[in-house]
Amino acid sequence: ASHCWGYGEDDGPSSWHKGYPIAQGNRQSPVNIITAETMYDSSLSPLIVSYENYSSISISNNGCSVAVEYADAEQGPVIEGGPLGDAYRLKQFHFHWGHKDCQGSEHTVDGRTYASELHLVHWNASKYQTFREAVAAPDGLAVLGVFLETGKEHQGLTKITDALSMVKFKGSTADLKDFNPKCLLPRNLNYWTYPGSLTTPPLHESVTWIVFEEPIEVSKRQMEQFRMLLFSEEKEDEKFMENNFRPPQPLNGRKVCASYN
Ligand SMILES: NS(=O)(=O)c1ccc(NC(=S)OCCc2ccsc2)cc1
Ligand SMILES: [Zn+2]
Repeated sequence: ASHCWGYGEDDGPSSWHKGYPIAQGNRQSPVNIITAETMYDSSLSPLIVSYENYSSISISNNGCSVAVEYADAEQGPVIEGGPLGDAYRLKQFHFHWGHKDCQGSEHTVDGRTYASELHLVHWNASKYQTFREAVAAPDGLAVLGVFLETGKEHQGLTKITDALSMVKFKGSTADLKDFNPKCLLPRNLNYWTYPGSLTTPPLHESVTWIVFEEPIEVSKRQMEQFRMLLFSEEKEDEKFMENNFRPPQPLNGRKVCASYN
């Protein structure tokens, strides 16, 4: 059935189009960012990240990634400015990673892959009533992409990586209060932006992508902790959660704009 998709041989990205024809659409994500072909857009105002009023709720293993959910509050954490016409509210963040540190990101930069990619998913609460409504609208979502590369341990991330053992199995959830997502952003907020899609089914072409140029550093041990998660449920035979990334898709004439010269 179309609802069961994954990252394996038979249900992976190359077969998603069978259940989700939009997989072959003309604004799909991720993409390879060819830096020489990006366009500096001086009209891009600085990105405004207002994450002060955050209230994280839980961390969960949804069978394709591990996600931290935020309360859907009026005055919740939002981003605005940059390429965005409205304020977009943080709903959740999650990660994509590889079997080893040399691959795992979804976006690539001049063909370079990173160990992992963090996605902070926001929805246009100025224009839509619910996330479900926004998720299918062309200006419904804005996702911040942050590359992770291995180096020194990331202090802020330890609260997440130390909680991963509590959500080992698909369908498991654990409390995760007061996690401030701001600590996961790189120091330098230079970014690339382009119109794209969700990188997993339902692959809706509803995302304004904002991908930071500067990666954050995490330790090899922290990456190993992601790799002990399972795609499988408690009763099923163990399938380690890794390589949960979609490869780059055709740009189809889209321009990737740079916030910096
Ligand atoms: N990897 S990604 O950031 O492009 C990304 C973000 C969100 C989602 N999907 C979400 S949060 O869906 C929640 C459930 C839902 C609701 C309406 S359609 C799916 C998929 C991929
Ligand atoms: Zn993602």
